[in-house]
Amino acid sequence: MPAEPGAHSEIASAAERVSALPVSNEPILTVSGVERSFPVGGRQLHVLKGIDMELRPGQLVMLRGRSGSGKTTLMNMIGGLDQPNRGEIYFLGHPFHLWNDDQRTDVRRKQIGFIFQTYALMPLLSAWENVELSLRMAGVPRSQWKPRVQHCLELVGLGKRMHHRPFELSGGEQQRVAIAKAIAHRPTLLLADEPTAELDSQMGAQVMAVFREIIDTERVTICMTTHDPTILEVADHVYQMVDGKFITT
Ligand SMILES: Nc1ncnc2c1ncn2[C@@H]1O[C@H](COP(=O)(O)OP(=O)(O)OP(=O)(O)O)[C@@H](O)[C@H]1O
Repeated sequence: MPAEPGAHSEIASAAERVSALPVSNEPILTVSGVERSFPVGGRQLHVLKGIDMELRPGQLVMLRGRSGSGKTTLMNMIGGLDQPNRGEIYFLGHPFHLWNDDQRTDVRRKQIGFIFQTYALMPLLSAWENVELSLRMAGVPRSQWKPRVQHCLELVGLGKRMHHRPFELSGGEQQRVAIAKAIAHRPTLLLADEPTAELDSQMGAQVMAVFREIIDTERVTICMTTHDPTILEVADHVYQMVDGKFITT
């Protein structure tokens, strides 16, 4: 069926994004045999003890586990912020376990978005300016900022709060600004560490609804950590971590 007039730019931008993705349902991330230990008090603390996992396009995957089980350590590896002592991590075919900081940072800036428990917004900047900042950091041409910022803030339901600063927004609204900021540069993968931990259950549910929406419309894959059993229900896949390993439940 021919595309409707006016739909062209939407299609073109989707096509651009898809060209960076594998055409099939092949994993965008593969983690094999990953181990990580840290020197503590003259001894090695073994935090990750042989992790195997994968993320496929369009999935919402959750890591669940007690405090200290190693979830954040693993997220740092997936996001290219840290490297394993042993094992392999391939993100979109890039060997993160072999690459140096600069190589990983380059891929991370373009292809990965991060969301944190405490929102990590710039307090003196408005919602609009916070999202714009992320486009500037990712090197997106200035001419694309306005439509993209507007689109992302509308997508997370903040079309009427675009010029509010963080202190003028509720916790749930701040987290939605953080989501708009994290997806603005069209990453392939969104990593979220306890994104609902500071929110009441209603606001947490809103954030999860936004996650589902952006998976469909922005074709992103989301990997998040959570302690909240009610939120696990919306996951496509849950990895349960106990003491640095995944267990099957
Ligand atoms: N850089 C480091 N140096 C030493 N120990 C570390 C380092 N990073 C993490 N650890 C230790 O590794 C263990 C796992 O930490 P991690 O933050 O990955 O757990 P978590 O499952 O994310 O916990 P939480 O749910 O509380 O965030 C902890 O015992 C922590 O103290």
